[in-house]
Amino acid sequence: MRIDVVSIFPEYLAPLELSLVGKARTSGLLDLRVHDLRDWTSDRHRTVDDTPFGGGAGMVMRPDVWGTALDELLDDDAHLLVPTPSGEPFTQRTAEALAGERHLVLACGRYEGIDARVAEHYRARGRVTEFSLGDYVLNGGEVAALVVVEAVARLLPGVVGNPESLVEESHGAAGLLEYPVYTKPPAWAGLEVPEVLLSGHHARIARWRRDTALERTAARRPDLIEALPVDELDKHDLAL
Ligand SMILES: Nc1ccc2ncsc2c1
Repeated sequence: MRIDVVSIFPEYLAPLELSLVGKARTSGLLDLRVHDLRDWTSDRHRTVDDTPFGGGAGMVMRPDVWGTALDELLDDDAHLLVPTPSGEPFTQRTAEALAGERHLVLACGRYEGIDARVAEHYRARGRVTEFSLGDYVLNGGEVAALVVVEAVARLLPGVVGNPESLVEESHGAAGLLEYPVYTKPPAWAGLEVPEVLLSGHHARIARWRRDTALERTAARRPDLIEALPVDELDKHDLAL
C-alpha cells in the first residue's frame, strides 16, 4: 500500500518512522511518503492561505496550491482522505475498508480548513472522504492523519507479528469493547487477578471474557450494544 500525506508541518508526521509503522516502511510493506504542501507554491513567500470570502476570523487554505499538489499525487487508484471536524465518523470499519485499498492520499488542512472546492473538484474525479475522529476540534489534520495511518497500517498483512492479536480487540469483529487484561504478579496493591483467569479452564475463561466485554460495553458504550446484530448475542448474553 502507498500512503501520501501532505501537510505544511511534515515534521508532525515524524512518529510514523517509529515502531510498527516504521518497520512496515523499512520492510516495504508500506510505502509512506510525507510531503510539504509549500513545495507546490510558486511565490517567494510560499503562501498557502488567504482570507475567507464572506469574512470571518482566520485564514483558508488556497485551492490552487492544493490542486497543484493533488494533481501530482492522485492517480486512478487513489482515495483522497481529508480530516475535518465536519467529516463522517472514522471507525474501525473505516480502517478495515481502507486497509484493502492500494493508494491513500491524506490532505492535512490547517487554519480554518481547505477551500471547499478542493474536495468538490476531486469528488468528480475519484473517491474523496472527509472524515472526523470525533466531536472535538484540533489545530489541523496532522494528528488525525497519524491516527488513520496507524489504524490502517496495523491491519496490513505482516505488519503486526501475531494476527491473532487483531481479532479480540475493542471495536473488533464482535463490535464490543475489549475485556480487561491482567498479567503477573497475581496480587498487586491488594488487588487480585480474577480467579477464573488462573483456572486454566479455557471455556470458562472465554465466557468470562465475553461477559465482561458485554458488561463493559453496556456500561460505557450502550450505542454499540444497540448496533449489535441480535444473532451476535446468544441466549446467555441476553440473560445478562
Ligand atoms: N483542518 C483541520 C482542522 C481541525 C481539525 N480537527 C479535527 S480534524 C481537523 C482538521
